[in-house]
Amino acid sequence: MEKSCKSYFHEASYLDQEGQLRTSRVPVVQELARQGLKHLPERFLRVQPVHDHDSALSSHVLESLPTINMTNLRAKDRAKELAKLLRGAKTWGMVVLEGHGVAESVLHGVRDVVKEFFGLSFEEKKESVGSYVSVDNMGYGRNFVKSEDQPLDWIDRVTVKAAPAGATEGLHVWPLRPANFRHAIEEYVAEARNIFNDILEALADALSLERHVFLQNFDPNETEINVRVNYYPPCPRPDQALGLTPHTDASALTLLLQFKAGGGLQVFKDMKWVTVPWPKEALLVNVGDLLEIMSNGMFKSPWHRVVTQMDVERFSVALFYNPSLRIQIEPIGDWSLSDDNEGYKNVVVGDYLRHFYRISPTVEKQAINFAKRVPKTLCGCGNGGN
Ligand SMILES: O=C(O)CCC(=O)C(=O)O
Ligand SMILES: [Fe+2]
Repeated sequence: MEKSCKSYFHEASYLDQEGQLRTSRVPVVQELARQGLKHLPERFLRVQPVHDHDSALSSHVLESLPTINMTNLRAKDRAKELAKLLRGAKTWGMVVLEGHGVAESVLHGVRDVVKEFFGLSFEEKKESVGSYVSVDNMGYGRNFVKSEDQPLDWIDRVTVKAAPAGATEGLHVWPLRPANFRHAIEEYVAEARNIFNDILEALADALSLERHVFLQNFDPNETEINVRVNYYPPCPRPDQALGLTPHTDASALTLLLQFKAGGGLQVFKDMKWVTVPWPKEALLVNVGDLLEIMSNGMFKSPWHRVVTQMDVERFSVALFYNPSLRIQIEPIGDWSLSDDNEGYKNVVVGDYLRHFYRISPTVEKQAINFAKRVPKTLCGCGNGGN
């Protein structure tokens, strides 16, 4: 039976089409799930049934998702690992990461503080996390809300800036409860930074380019690491709602941790939604738009989404690795261009991110067009544009 309970809302701020600041009251999904709903509130309903195009990894997917062993990738003799990494970045935009070396105690710490945080009441959570007072998808609960009539995601989340050091100084935005939340996340972020750097270096090596060609954009004192903790409560109608709407990540690289194996993340591959095969102890790394741009389209930022499950709650932690906002990224040379890849131009990271957040969510991979060169045929000047 559905219990009748108090309603809880997040206040989500956004700029509307005319650039006016608006606030939408977004129901708190965790509280809806606690009430034992049988029917979803209208604002969560998708026009298309969610499972229409779903499929498990099966015959139509021609290539399997590569698994990288980080220990081997860090070893001297790593040609085999580099080849897999390259294939993953080019064809899937992601790889499974085993042998990553992050201590179980560190991962355990992350899982503990996240579960403890979401175990608090809504009021306690609100009190625990301050606000960035801006329209940038940070803080507790907001989630690419841009209008009153878009379908809402079945998710609650906390997003925090973990780097550069001092980025949130004076702002009370790290959850205060549990008391070790920040410490546990920062321990993990320190390990993740090494993984990100090693992968960026390996990707350059895999292309036989100078090893710092990507890494040079990531000054350790200025690099941004944003932490997004995603909580997907059990959903009474997984066929009618999505946990996370299809998107690419704006980042250069994203590192994903899920707390339990089993369903949830899907990637659009070979014209189908495919459930990502993600073994228990593994992490997942995916290419973001900024790295697609840096690689001049050689690496692909995957179009991905999260589906909900009926009696299963799911947690994930996404770490987004970005160069400093003031950096101008320069795509690597023209040699990677082909008929279906007209290439990318130089962009300032902050300009791209502002554009991404302004237009997201979109119904297809679109934000990255901002950084595309004008195709020669459209330019009208005969020599391409930059
Ligand atoms: O929950 C997941 O596995 C994916 C989360 C994700 O795509 C994101 O936070 O951008
Ligand atoms: Fe994502």
